[in-house]
Amino acid sequence: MAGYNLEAIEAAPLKEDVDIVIPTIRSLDFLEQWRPFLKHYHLIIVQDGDPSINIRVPEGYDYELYNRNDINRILGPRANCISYKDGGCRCFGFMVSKKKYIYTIDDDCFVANDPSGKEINVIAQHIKNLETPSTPHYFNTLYDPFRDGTDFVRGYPFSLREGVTTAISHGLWLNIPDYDAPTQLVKPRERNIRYVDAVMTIPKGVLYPMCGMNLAFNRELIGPAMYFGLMGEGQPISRYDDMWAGWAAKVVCDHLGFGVKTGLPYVWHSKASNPFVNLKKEHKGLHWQEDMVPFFQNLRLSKESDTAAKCYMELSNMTKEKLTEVDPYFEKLADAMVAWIEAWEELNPPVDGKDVKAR
Ligand SMILES: O=c1ccn([C@@H]2O[C@H](COP(=O)(O)OP(=O)(O)O[C@H]3OC[C@H](O)[C@H](O)[C@H]3O)[C@@H](O)[C@H]2O)c(=O)[nH]1
Ligand SMILES: [Mn+2]
Repeated sequence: MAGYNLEAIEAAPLKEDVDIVIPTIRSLDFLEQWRPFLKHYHLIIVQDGDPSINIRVPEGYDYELYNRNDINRILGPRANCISYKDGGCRCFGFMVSKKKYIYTIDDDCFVANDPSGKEINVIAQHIKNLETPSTPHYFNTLYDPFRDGTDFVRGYPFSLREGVTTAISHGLWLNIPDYDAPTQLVKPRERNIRYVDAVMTIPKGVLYPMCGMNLAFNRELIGPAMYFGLMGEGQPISRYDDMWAGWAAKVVCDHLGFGVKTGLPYVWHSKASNPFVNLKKEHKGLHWQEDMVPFFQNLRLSKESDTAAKCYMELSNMTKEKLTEVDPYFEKLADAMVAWIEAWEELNPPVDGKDVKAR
């Protein structure tokens, strides 16, 4: 089996094919530490909050920066689909990018070290995750069979060993774990010190809680489904931006025949947000997730939905039909999902009429 060895990877793989999207309402000083790994990449900074505040971008980075005025100018009335005062605003960066791959990272995440003490090149690992197949149809007990030094185990059907194209690579975090507010409140000092040297495919038909902190994806395959919802100021819910995107994108990946991986690489998550503030922001989500998850688990997309955009439009109808009984908010969210796709297609017209179809 063709393996790969991270050592052999250049310091900035596919630098012309990757945009780094950073939502920020704080500061970009964290980029100083990332310079060895990110200096060759183009940054798309989505500045949340007061647009009159000037955010300093460290010297030497190639970037574009969008604040709320820019979002309103570019999207017009559809700008209302982009969250305000929530990290979910980052998805605007996904929309304006023209690259094949997106890597998105929070501004309180730093370079982590592996157990040998070596600094982790998150982009190199995410690119390898995205450029090697996923195995959603049958679980490989030695995890990612495409890594050096491992393979498919005995009993793994050869008919399934080709795998499927990978659309999403979900990285993890050392130090401050991505816990919800209740868990943060009861375990304020818990730190994630466990480095698990594994990359796994999330099986077809299984959902997962996607965290936007250290996340990469193939924009051409799944971009339209990576809408981080309508959260933050003026909305009844916040901090479920990445969860909504993760559930929606997983059902779309399953339907279109793409794979989702989780595990390596790790970042070092440095800031614990205030659990009391978080509880206020996410408390409706704690209730609604008991309805949202079964909604995504039970839905079936039609075969006519053969692109991520078509799947997402169908998902919008299903959201309006099935979740509005949970709360009227979901009708607003369903409309925002339509606005998102319309804006996406306006900014990203399919190349020669083709859109990426199901595999
Ligand atoms: O109003 C806001 C709040 C935050 N941001 C930016 O979003 C990034 C995450 O913010 P933060 O580090 O404060 O949140 P965490 O609790 O650590 O993150 C988790 O929950 C929220 C997100 O879904 C996040 O991805 C999760 O990991 C950071 O870059 C802030 O500057 C914002 O733009 N607007
Ligand atoms: Mn954080």
